Amino acid sequence: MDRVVISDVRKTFRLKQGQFITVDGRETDEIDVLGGIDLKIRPGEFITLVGPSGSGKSVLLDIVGGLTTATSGNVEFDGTAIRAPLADTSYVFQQYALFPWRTTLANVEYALEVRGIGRQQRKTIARQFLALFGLRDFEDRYPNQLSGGMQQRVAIARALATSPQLLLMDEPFAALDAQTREILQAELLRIWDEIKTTVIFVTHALDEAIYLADRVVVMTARPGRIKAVFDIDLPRPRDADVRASDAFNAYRQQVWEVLRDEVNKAQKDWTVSPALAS
Ligand SMILES: Nc1ncnc2c1ncn2[C@@H]1O[C@H](COP(=O)(O)OP(=O)(O)OP(=O)(O)O)[C@@H](O)[C@H]1O
Repeated sequence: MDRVVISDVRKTFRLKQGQFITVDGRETDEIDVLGGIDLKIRPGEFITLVGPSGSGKSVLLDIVGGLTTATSGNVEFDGTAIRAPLADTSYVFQQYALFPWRTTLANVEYALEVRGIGRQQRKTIARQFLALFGLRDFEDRYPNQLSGGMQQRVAIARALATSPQLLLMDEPFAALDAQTREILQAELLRIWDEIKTTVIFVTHALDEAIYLADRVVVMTARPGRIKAVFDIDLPRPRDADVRASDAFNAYRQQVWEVLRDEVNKAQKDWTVSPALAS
């Protein structure tokens, strides 16, 4: 059975009363962000989602995460419609979103705490996940005593500590420098190879998308639809050298070929600040 089934998902935002924008020469107070998304994701699959800015990648992730609802269409998790955040789903954002007043250990424990797991057990689990990310010696540090890469490791450790069936990652490495980013990609793959949870990972970086994925999903310019899906048939486990292979370069070229037109179209589109919308 598929883990996630997305069926004809559409999303339209309505602007606040009295506010309009001009799209294709026509005044409107509605913005179509997702124009009908269909996608089936198998348990343990690693999906990366690429598309031009404004194509609705984050909105789609929010719908799958139950943080917002679709205007029409359905998303099912193990056969049940998603209408609110599920305990089986974890989220990692671009900004590390750690609690500054909690230590590294207490940050990872938090996700277990809200699920009612007892003190001793949550400490044990939190320590296991910190160890996986090489953070064993940093459990008493506060977020502002850690580098960006380490903070994001803590955020991922926290997301994984609850053993989620679905991990949603919205440009989690975008704020990191290139070297740290590559190291974290490799770490994420190493850990995912062990736990094989289902992942949907949004990124703008094609190399990252190809390196991580079982399938790369390319979205169109707004209103976002799925333009193409690429099966990435590179052997696993993947080490960093795979990026230099001919097969990898061929994928990069194929994906960019499809994405380029959409990025060009998106340049001509407008964007509207969410603050304007009701
Ligand atoms: N709450 C909201 N109200 C109105 N419009 C919104 C809201 N949230 C997002 N949008 C608009 O929906 C569109 C898609 O946003 P989204 O953040 O999903 O795009 P994206 O593909 O993730 O873009 P990027 O790659 O730049 O992060 C954008 O035009 C955005 O301004």
